[in-house]
Amino acid sequence: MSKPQTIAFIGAGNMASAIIGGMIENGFKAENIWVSAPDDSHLQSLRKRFGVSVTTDNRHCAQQADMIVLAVKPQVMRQVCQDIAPVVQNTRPLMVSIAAGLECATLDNWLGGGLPVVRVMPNTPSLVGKGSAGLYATDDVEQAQRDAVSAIFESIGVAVWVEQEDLLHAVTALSGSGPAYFFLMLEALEDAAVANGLEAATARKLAIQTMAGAAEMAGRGPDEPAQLKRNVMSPGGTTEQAIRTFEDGGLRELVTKASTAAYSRSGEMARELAKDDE
Ligand SMILES: NC(=O)C1=CN([C@@H]2O[C@H](COP(=O)(O)OP(=O)(O)OC[C@H]3O[C@@H](n4cnc5c(N)ncnc54)[C@H](OP(=O)(O)O)[C@@H]3O)[C@@H](O)[C@H]2O)C=CC1
Ligand SMILES: O=C(O)[C@@H]1CCC=N1
Repeated sequence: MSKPQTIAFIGAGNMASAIIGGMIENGFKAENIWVSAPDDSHLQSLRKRFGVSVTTDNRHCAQQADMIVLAVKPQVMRQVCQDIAPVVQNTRPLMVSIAAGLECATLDNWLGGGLPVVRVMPNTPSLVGKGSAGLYATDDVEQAQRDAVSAIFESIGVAVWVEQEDLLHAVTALSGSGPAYFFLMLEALEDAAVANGLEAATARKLAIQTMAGAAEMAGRGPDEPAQLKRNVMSPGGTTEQAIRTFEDGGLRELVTKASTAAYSRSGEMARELAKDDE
């Protein structure tokens, strides 16, 4: 299975739309994609936008596929898995979960046991082909199945396998939640620029391009971020004042605290969901 024949998405929200949109933009065929969710109006808008097949019946959706992407909130995952378990125990597809903090063992148990499971922590920039995903596979997953999942997530950004499931908590705190951190930074920079007299539209345009340009430079290397930062800081100049203000205000500690809060919440969710399984 280097490329699955048919992929079923259960859940049609932000992440499913982002992944499907990215896949289609990158050459995956809409006719090979099925999507299910309770609200038919959400499904119809996905069908119109991407040309995928849709159904409100999760079992019907699951029946179609040799790879099933579970893209519902962790809190409804148990009910969804138990609903499709009779189907997947028969068809034995590769199960791919993108739910935050839900461990493979818990998921497999809800699905009736013995299925190959891949856990992915993607992020919303997948919609524009700039996603970052961390992936973990259980021992039952064959190399060809890993390759098939890599192909999807590499078509919409970068995909990195981790060899210990626990590391997905760290991935969640970095790239899963990360886009929101940068959107917050954009909002703050834009507000500050407006306070300094720029028009909002101008401030947004410059802030976005500054963020994108800085990311591009950091990605290309070879200079470390610290050196790139020093290159902007002319002695006695403006940047020095701003960076000193960030450092004195405890920005690094705050970033560590915020990331640790996301990391801890991911672990806590895993424990809550596993407990729910007892
Ligand atoms: N948002 C993000 O940045 C990220 C999210 N994730 C994970 O992705 C998963 C989905 O999150 P997100 O897309 O943001 O959530 P959304 O709320 O946007 O989407 C959830 C989807 O699940 C559907 N749904 C609800 N109940 C059922 C059901 N019983 N059967 C089938 N579908 C159902 C909803 O249906 P309807 O459309 O009818 O309301 C909706 O389409 C979560 O597990 C989250 O942890 C992972 C990484 C990043
Ligand atoms: O906030 C959340 O729980 C999900 C997981 C990572 C991004 N959004």
